[in-house]
Amino acid sequence: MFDDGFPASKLFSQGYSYTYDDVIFLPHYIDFPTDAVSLATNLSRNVRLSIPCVASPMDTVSEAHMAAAMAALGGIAFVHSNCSATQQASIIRSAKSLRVPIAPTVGFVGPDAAGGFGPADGKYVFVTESGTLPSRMLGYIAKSDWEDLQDKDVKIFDYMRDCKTVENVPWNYDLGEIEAVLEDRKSDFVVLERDGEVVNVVTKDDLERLKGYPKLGVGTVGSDGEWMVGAAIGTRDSDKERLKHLVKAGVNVVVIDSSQGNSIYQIEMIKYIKKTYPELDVIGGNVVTVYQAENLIKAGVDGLRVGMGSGSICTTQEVCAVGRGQATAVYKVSSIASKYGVPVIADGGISNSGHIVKALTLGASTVMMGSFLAGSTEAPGAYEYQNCCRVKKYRGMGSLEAMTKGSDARYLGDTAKLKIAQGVVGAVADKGSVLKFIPYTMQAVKQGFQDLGASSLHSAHELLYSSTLRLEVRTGAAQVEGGVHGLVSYEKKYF
Ligand SMILES: NC(=O)C1=CN([C@@H]2O[C@H](COP(=O)(O)OP(=O)(O)OC[C@H]3O[C@@H](n4cnc5c(N)ncnc54)[C@H](O)[C@@H]3O)[C@@H](O)[C@H]2O)C=CC1
Ligand SMILES: O=c1[nH]c(=O)c2[nH+]cn([C@@H]3O[C@H](COP(=O)(O)O)[C@@H](O)[C@H]3O)c2[nH]1
Ligand SMILES: [K+]
Repeated sequence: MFDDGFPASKLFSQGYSYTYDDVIFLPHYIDFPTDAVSLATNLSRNVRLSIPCVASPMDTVSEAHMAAAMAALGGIAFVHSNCSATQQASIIRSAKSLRVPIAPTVGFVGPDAAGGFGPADGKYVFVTESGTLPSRMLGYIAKSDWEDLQDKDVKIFDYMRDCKTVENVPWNYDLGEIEAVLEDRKSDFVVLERDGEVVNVVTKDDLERLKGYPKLGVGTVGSDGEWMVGAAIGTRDSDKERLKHLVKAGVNVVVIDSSQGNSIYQIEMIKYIKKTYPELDVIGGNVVTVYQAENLIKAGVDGLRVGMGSGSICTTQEVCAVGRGQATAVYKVSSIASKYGVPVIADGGISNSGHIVKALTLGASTVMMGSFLAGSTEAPGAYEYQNCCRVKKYRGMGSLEAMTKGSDARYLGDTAKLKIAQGVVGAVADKGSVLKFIPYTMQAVKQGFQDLGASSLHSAHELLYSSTLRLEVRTGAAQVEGGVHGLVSYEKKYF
């Protein structure tokens, strides 16, 4: 057989740091249809997913709605730790209570709120004790109540409708049951309740929208029958106390969130967690080298998170001069981790389905995404307008703004006085619901796998390690050629 292309072992040992766009796979042989491709995988030794998608532990990405939606899709999210331990635990509980993973399209206010409807409030505003969810419900107003109101300064509490007339149903009703209730009671919305608190409000319009999305596959459900939810923790002593709250809230897996995971602090934390909570999977990181990975594997991690400076909001490589091109990092770490049966998460730098195919084929078991998910309906925060473009805020957890909010104890070593940012604050375009664009993205990934002749992640990894998979580095001109070029105008529409 003629030698054509390079095996990964040869391509990644030439002294260059490559990223996804630098490399291209040579197609192989197709003997199965796209629908025969399975993307089921392991997040960590004991957590199984039906799709290889993971949401980053960032405060503009992963809170309750993202966690419920990702689990409903068969992936998982890690709830960020840029808040108090009790708040983080409460986000985990909320996520587990969102059996129907719809982000509410109505507004919520506290009993002291004046005024009526904001741009994001939809058709109703609900008054709850805390002004948010989950909380005890006090009443609600419809948009027409507000429009008919003479004195617009009056408190909502003083003219709201009584909640006794509201349709409450148990939190674990499924879509069919909710639809039946709406039909039966001729109601425009139902309130889902758990332990006396409202956990979500689903309107008829929400239900119709959800029915238009691709059908959900196998969700990520734990042994308690609830969504699996991950969470981030740090390596300070206080994180041991934080973890206690998270475990009580039912967290299913934790990631130790650090840019440079190969430290005495992390190794001690891994050992502590494995000893204290032997049933809990622990993901270590971040790492980009074989040496770093081996140290964390020896300490007992159940998964590794790979990527340093590759994230869209990251400035670590500029500020600290350390890191690695993400394709090289994923290949190198996966090569060693696979020998120990430790799954790898390729973290950061994913901006299209091709990057996902590349990360998985180079040895990763899942991809972790920040910017890819940040502009979605399920991401925390409200939409804003920038130059007529609907956007949501997206920021690095090492940006000055995020550090000032919560994580600055980590940045100011206990005695240090100077704060250095390793990330930026920005915005990403509205992408709609993850419940819609993730299934389409997975279909594109399956097509990539089919072209490679890989019917599963396992078979992709076999092609990789047997050197059957061949790849090449793309020159600058080849990268231009691989993109859209030479057109006066065009619109990029994927589905
Ligand atoms: N993936 C990436 O490339 C990067 C990610 N980030 C994100 O930013 C956030 C913060 O990351 P890091 O700055 O790496 O957080 P970190 O908590 O690992 O480190 C912050 C500082 O605290 C020190 N430290 C940690 N535990 C300690 C202990 N027990 N005693 C004394 N000192 C201790 C560390 O050595 C470091 O100097 C994370 O969310 C991370 O994911 C930040 C930079 C790069
Ligand atoms: O250098 C950094 N400074 C930061 O402030 C920061 N915040 C997050 N991260 C990392 O970026 C990943 C998300 O990257 P993407 O937006 O490319 O998916 C995340 O999953 C993190 O690994 C940071 N890196
Ligand atoms: K970067």
